[in-house]
Amino acid sequence: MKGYNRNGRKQQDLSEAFNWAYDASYDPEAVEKSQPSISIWPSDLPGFKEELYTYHTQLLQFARRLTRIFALALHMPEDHFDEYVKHPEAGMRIIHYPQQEAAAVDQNGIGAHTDFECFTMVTQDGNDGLEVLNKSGYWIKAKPVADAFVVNIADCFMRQTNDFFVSTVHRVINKSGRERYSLPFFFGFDRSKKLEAVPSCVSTGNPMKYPVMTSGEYYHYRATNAKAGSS
Ligand SMILES: O=C(O)CCC(=O)C(=O)O
Ligand SMILES: [Fe+2]
Repeated sequence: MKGYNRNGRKQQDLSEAFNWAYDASYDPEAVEKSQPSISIWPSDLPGFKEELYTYHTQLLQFARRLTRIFALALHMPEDHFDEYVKHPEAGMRIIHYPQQEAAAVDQNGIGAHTDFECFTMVTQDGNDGLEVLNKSGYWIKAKPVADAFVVNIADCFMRQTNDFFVSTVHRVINKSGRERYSLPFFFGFDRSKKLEAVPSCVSTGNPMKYPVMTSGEYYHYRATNAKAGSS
């Protein structure tokens, strides 16, 4: 397990997480099953990897369906994003948040941030902690709802939709009095594909606000900034 600090606050962010990546061999719709995965798995936890990929695969298939719904919402053909999600970025984490004693100005479970990819589906346990920033600048609790996910728009989708979809700024502060666990699933486009504007989101009066780059270049840029403590 690995503790980390995303945003260089005064004290370490309290959470610890196990992270893993997309693995084509667990993707029923993979075009190229033999592509290697970058994840590192513990060798002494029988069934751990298989259990987690069982859930990951369900979310992967659901996320592909959601991108079709997003395409329709953008007045594009249903299959507009299909080419982008054949070999998606689909990392996942299990996060553990101890109960926090310090004030939110000094410490968070995870500090305020936006996610890098297109959208994130968060499975939460029954404990409060996740908060989202609304347009008026107030933190709103995203209270756990049984059998439901929180879906947060992330930065690649904001870029590609020219700010029509806006990334959700969010943070976690666990003052629930209990330990909290969550499983975010980060769904993004194929690293080799360009983040070009969705045609329905640009016009002569509303030109593309962002320079075009591939998803891979964008993930690299964000990950480098996060390591430097500026994200
Ligand atoms: O634990 C949560 O509810 C959210 C986690 C999160 O925002 C992240 O890992 O990026
Ligand atoms: Fe997040």
